[in-house]
Amino acid sequence: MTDAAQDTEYDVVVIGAGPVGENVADRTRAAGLSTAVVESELVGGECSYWACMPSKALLRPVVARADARKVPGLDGAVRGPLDADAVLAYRDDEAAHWKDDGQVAWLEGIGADVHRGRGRLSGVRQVTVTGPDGPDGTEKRLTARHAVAVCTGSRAVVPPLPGADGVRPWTSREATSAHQVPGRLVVVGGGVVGVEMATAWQGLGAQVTMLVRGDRLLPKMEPFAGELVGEALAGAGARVLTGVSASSVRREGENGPVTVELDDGRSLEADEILFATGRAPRTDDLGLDTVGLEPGSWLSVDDSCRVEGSDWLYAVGDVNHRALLTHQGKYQARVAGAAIAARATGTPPPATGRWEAHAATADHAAVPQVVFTDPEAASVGLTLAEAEEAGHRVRAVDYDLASVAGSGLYVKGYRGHARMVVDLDREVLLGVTFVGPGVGELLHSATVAVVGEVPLDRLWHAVPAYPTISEVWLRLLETFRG
Ligand SMILES: Cc1cc2nc3c(=O)[nH]c(=O)nc-3n(C[C@H](O)[C@H](O)[C@H](O)COP(=O)(O)OP(=O)(O)OC[C@H]3O[C@@H](n4cnc5c(N)ncnc54)[C@H](O)[C@@H]3O)c2cc1C
Ligand SMILES: NC(=O)c1ccc[n+]([C@@H]2O[C@H](COP(=O)([O-])OP(=O)(O)OC[C@H]3O[C@@H](n4cnc5c(N)ncnc54)[C@H](O)[C@@H]3O)[C@@H](O)[C@H]2O)c1
Repeated sequence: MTDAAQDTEYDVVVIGAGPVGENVADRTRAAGLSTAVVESELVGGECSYWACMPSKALLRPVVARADARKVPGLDGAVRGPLDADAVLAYRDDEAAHWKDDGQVAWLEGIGADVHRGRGRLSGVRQVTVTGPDGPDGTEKRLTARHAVAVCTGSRAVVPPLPGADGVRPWTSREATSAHQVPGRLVVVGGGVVGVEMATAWQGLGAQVTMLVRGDRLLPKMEPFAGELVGEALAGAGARVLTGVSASSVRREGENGPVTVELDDGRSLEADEILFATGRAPRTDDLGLDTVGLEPGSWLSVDDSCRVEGSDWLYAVGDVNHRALLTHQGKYQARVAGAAIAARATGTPPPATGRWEAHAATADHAAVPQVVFTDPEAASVGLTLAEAEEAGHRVRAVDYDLASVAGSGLYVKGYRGHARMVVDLDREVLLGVTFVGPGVGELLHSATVAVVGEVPLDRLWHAVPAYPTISEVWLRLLETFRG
């Protein structure tokens, strides 16, 4: 088909129209560069249809109900079960019913050309697009005058467990798009997807059992995050088994129950099994071999998101494995799009030093994340363990969030904890973690303090309003000063 291929030249070709690809295109178009965007599924990517948006729509009613049950006078009104059908319908709305017309219109509105089909690198600055009709469909060859940005994201990993292929397991896609609440759900993995989806489906009426191979939930966060989230999951009726692994799985017939054998000799029965066991890059069928790179690998980049050793290939978002989060990928996209434009036009000159316009410095120093569970867990920067491992001279300052006036007013019997990790040599913050109801919206204050490297002596003058949960800042600073 390539003989009949249509050839088109652009300044920039973006492969993958998830949130990250869309934002690269936005920046290159804003700089006046002609831009093509290639998408093989839905414009908007994983985040819009099978990740952030549908998962948060499932969680919001569950977490709001958990909070409301702790508000005197309101608790009696929210004793009953959630209306699962209404929650699933709300989720469908938030996932735009898996239709991308709105996002296609947005991309066209900024002047980018959208090419439907699978994009593959076919040499230096060359991308071949196989049309949506399948591998034998039409092919187009796109040439990029300046840059190709790979923004193809990541997919869920299902571990090579005996029987796993035959049980039609859920991954994050099914866990965010299912149209029925399973009676019993086993969740394998205690990371972010595991705890969020366990919280959502337990809240919607499933009996959830989590299988966690390590000794705690949320192992990448401060230890108290996993402890408090695990305690609330157990309080909601979920079973959290730590220090266990599934050793094999099988399903009875087409639609019968799933049996999970554990490595400690026990076995469990469930209606569905979710593997929330991490991500792999979507680079296996991307033509990386045509440009000397390893198919199936994460793409290593410099701080401008340019692939190491290349002067034209960029990898932005999940696919570069720097921080698998939408907001961080979109930040990288703003940086990379501006860097592509600066290198193409020479104006302004590329600036890739720490915290400069064309360097995604925050990826190393200040990645914020909110886990939308009951309670929420929110963190930015380094944990105490990470700071110590990096060789900083640090002190962890802890405060019980239940002792803040605003917390007690937020919900009765508030349970939560805050920690700031102080760099003792410079007296600035390296990291902050809050766990508790309603703390997600507190996180940006911490991000500003960490990115701004605000001296603690100056932070002392940032007075939190009374009586808000933000008063924890004052308590943490008082604790530090003794
Ligand atoms: C269940 C779940 C919940 C999450 N919740 C949050 C959250 O609350 N907050 C948050 O910040 N992050 C969250 N994340 C992470 C977030 O979804 C990702 O970090 C984000 O989607 C990455 O964006 P991306 O554009 O790099 O990749 P993606 O969103 O994966 O988009 C990549 C796009 O590239 C397309 N593509 C792939 N290969 C090709 C090809 N060869 N040719 C053409 N197109 C191609 C894909 O079809 C897709 O549209 C969540 C993830 C999961 C799994
Ligand atoms: N609210 C949010 O910001 C949000 C929500 C969901 C996902 N995400 C992002 O999506 C990415 C993927 O999330 P995830 O939870 O899939 O990955 P993860 O890496 O956070 O957690 C995966 C967990 O599965 C465990 N695991 C791996 N293989 C296993 C096996 N064979 N058996 C048992 N356990 C196993 C790991 O030890 C790990 O704890 C994360 O980087 C996360 O940041 C973000």
